[in-house]
Amino acid sequence: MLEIKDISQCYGQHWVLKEINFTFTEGRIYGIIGPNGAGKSTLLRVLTAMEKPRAGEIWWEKKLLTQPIPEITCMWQKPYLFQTTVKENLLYGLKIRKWPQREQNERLEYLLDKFRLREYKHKYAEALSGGEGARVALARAIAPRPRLLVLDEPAANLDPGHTGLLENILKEICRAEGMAAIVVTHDMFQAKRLADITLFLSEGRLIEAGTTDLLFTQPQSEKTRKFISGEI
Ligand SMILES: Nc1ncnc2c1ncn2[C@@H]1O[C@H](COP(=O)(O)OP(=O)(O)OP(=O)(O)O)[C@@H](O)[C@H]1O
Repeated sequence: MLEIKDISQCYGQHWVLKEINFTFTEGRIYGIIGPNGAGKSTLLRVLTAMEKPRAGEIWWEKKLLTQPIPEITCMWQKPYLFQTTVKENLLYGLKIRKWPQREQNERLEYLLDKFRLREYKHKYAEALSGGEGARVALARAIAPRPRLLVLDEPAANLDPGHTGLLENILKEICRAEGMAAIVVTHDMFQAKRLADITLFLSEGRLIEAGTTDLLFTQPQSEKTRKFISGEI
């Protein structure tokens, strides 16, 4: 579905991504782990075409990806919400994609229930707590049924209960709607709970990628082993 070929990125003299190759396929959840500054967020910006890489190519279903596309939606580390109500935030992506009114309403009702947001429906985004805002941002990203959802530390503002809610919804929607998800996380337990495949990035390189169980139990690289055991 999404293929990244020999991607490198450089800021000034600093190479933050180095010759990364990987193919993401439909319906799967991918976890990206790695130390601070490894290049995880940069990789997300590049693979969604928010940022042009210095070298390499991104392919989306046999087409070169040069700008963001509606099939891919994102939730960034500091989620941005429109300064309007929760309802309007959730409907925004459906309106610009010209969904029929009845389907917009059905999707809105589904999301309000799923994300336990019904009581906030008419509340303004600026009046929400960090965790409520994160739920709205995630619901808004999922609303238009993207083919691929990209999440940078989605649980950073969530308590354990809402983190579990988010993980369950993600798994359920990936299964039910065939959506793929790429999740950057610092929480190794979350990577284990969520991801089918985990990628380990360090100093801009993709050190290792594999099924989550195997990567955590039998890492191929010493760097991965040290990182997941908390030694670096
Ligand atoms: N716009 C930018 N201009 C210059 N340097 C940048 C820019 N964005 C990121 N960097 C640098 O690129 C490197 C990788 O940053 P990035 O945010 O991708 O890492 P990360 O793995 O997501 O880190 P963290 O886990 O701390 O969020 C860092 O050294 C960072 O300082």
